[in-house]
Amino acid sequence: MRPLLPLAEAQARLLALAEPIAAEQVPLAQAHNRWLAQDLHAGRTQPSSDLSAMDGYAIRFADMPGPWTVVGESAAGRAHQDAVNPREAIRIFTGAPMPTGTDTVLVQEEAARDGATLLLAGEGPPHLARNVRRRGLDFSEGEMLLSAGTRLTPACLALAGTAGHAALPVRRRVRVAVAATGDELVPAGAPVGEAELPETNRLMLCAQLDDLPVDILDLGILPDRQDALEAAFAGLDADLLVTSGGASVGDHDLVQPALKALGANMDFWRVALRPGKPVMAGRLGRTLITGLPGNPVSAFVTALLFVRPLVARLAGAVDPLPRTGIAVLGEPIAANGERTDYLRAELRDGRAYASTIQDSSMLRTLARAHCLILRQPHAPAAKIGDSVEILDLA
Ligand SMILES: Nc1nc2c(c(=O)[nH]1)N[C@H]1C(S)=C(S)[C@@H](COP(=O)(O)OP(=O)(O)OC[C@H]3O[C@@H](n4cnc5c(N)ncnc54)[C@H](O)[C@@H]3O)O[C@H]1N2
Ligand code: MOO
Repeated sequence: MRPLLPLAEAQARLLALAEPIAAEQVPLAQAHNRWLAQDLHAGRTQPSSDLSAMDGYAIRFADMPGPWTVVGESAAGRAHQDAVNPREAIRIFTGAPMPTGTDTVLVQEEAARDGATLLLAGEGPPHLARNVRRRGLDFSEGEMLLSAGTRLTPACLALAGTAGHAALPVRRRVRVAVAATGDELVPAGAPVGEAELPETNRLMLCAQLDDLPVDILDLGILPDRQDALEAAFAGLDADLLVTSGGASVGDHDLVQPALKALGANMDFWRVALRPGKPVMAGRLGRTLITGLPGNPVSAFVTALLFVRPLVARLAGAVDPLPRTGIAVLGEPIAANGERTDYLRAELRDGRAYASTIQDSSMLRTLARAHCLILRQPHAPAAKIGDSVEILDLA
């Protein structure tokens, strides 16, 4: 058998298989969590005029320390139209346009009113343009605001809307076909016989993809029969097929033979990774394939390391691999072997504890884990207080 492929190489090879899918314009409210397909430029200047940043009085700084005569009001959406003369002031509110002739805002906490007369009742503004947001403070029309490949967070949507956009160019949603394989599997929630097991990998995978722009095509639970697998995988209308189970070397591991019989090009199979070694990737026509191992924790980890990044890349992400963080060990961990290892760990008082059995069938330890500790191949033993790389599961 070929040596196991290093994890980073497998991820790079998988991402290299992905070609960007077509772009479309979607309304702002539908663009959340998608990736910009083109650079975004400002369609307007923000603010479009000088605005007050505080509630108070618009004055001329040159008239300090007053007094002034209050001759009008400027509120957000209701600007004072006339030019203001020296020693005159305008009552002004946050977000309101600065009237012509004024340049500074005296906050109301430092002002006193006697009818139309305004007096300084504190230190007053220390410099010209105090409490004024200048036209173009945030951005000017035509400026580049977000680059292609940016994930559209809630703040990005607000920025795009403020910049005058009603819709954004994103990649169309990724069509993901999902199949579980295994004669022992019954739908989760159905009665479970002696030799049977509730099927939960599809459920878990779909939840893992929930924040990504996917449309799921559910192929259901497929039996360990090559003809049935071929029938399910033939003529798929999907960007990506994700299978779980039947990925290893046993007589009933038929996913790869079925795909090959249909003419799929398999790019890699078996990665130096624990859990998740038998993960495979390839292409069948225009459909990319990731075959995940059946063990639930292996399926979870390979979905995190392969499926999510691939979907993100198809959806236009520039940098789709999961970001790691740092944690301090609360207990020692042993030296690692030749595979990149992901250890389920709990975080308590800012320290990471991986003191659990790391068998890849065990969902309880996965459900309780706050993070996965990442151990590079041949990493030496680590002691309490050492820093380790983690993948946050929050
Ligand atoms: N001789 C060898 N045997 C195994 C090797 C190996 O290198 N040589 N690799 C082991 C590793 S590592 C893994 S991981 C597993 C993966 O095997 P498969 O992908 O073929 O997985 P299955 O046999 O189909 O299932 C494994 C296990 O997980 C349960 N399962 C499967 N699908 C689901 C599902 N959708 N929901 C819940 N549980 C599921 C299944 O019942 C099995 O218990 O192979 C090792 N063997
Ligand atoms: O690598 Mo398998 O995924 O140990 O369980």
